[in-house]
Amino acid sequence: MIPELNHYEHAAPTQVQLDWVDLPTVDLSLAATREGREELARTLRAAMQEHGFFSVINHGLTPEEARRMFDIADVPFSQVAEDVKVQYVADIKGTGSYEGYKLRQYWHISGGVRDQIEHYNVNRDVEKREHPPALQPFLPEIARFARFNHERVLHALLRLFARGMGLPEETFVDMHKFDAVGETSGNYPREDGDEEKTKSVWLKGHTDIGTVTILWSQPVSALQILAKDGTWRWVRHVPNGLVINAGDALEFLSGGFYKATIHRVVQPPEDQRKQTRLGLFYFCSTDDNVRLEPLVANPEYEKRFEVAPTMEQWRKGVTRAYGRTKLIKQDESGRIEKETIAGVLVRHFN
Ligand SMILES: O=C(O)CCC(=O)C(=O)O
Ligand SMILES: [Fe+2]
Repeated sequence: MIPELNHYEHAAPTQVQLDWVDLPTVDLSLAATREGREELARTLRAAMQEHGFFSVINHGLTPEEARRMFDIADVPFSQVAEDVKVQYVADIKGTGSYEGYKLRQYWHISGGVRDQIEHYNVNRDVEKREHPPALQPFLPEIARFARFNHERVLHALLRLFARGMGLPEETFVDMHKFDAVGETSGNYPREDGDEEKTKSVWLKGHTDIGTVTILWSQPVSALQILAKDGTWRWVRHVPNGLVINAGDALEFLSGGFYKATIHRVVQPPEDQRKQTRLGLFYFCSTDDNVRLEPLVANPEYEKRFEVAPTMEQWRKGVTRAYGRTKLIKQDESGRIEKETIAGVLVRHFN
């Protein structure tokens, strides 16, 4: 018997006028035909060149189905006691993986301030680890949701990414097998909006580790992307939509054709600060054994490594280092900090 699920009520959308970015929209229902895919590949390619982000509508889940997934995403936070949570903490340093809880204050942001973000991460193979008892009844739904994200959204997008750069349609799909070993996983972060210590930047400017990030849009504004003109712009909520960006691994594989865009999370506007912010993500990586060697030569792309790391080396290296290492200031302003991970130059942006 599946127990009754508490409904997670998101905050109302903000009334504050922010410096929004209008992201191009990919209507995924058009991907059913060849002509549709050609058109979408062009849209996606232009969106990636202009913003590095785009939104997706008509992905195939109804608003009710998506809402239920947010309700399930809240279970690890609202239905699990603190003393139980610690039994399911991710061994981030030991394994280089986020699977399990990342509790608050694990990361250093800057100036001695630590993060207020709690995550619960579930591998797409939901049996890989034990889960808190409160979450166990929902594992079949979580597994179905993972497969949906993987095969219906990720694979559809990977075909467009490949087509957009003139590669055979299945090039990236073949590197992202649902049953292969890898850390593509669902991630449920939750943050509190009334925490003063975080001084407005909750998660500083970064690029994502993997190939594609699927963010299930929710109404609390906090996500910003670094625009080409160097300013931070707010990402709009897309009701029952997805917000998509490329990560480092797709940048490496595409030889910089698709850039991993820098983004960050800041304190929400005044009218949304009293409520929590619950996210729902599917972070995608290639299979662990894929070497992140560029598939096409691009002389204009500034290569960040001599020998390309494998997906496993890269994700474990970044995961272990993130928010835990001492960063070296790269420029006078202190805006950019750098470190080397798995032989790759990594920059952080304040
Ligand atoms: O919370 C968000 O909107 C974005 C979080 C993010 O960028 C990340 O977890 O990599
Ligand atoms: Fe991110």
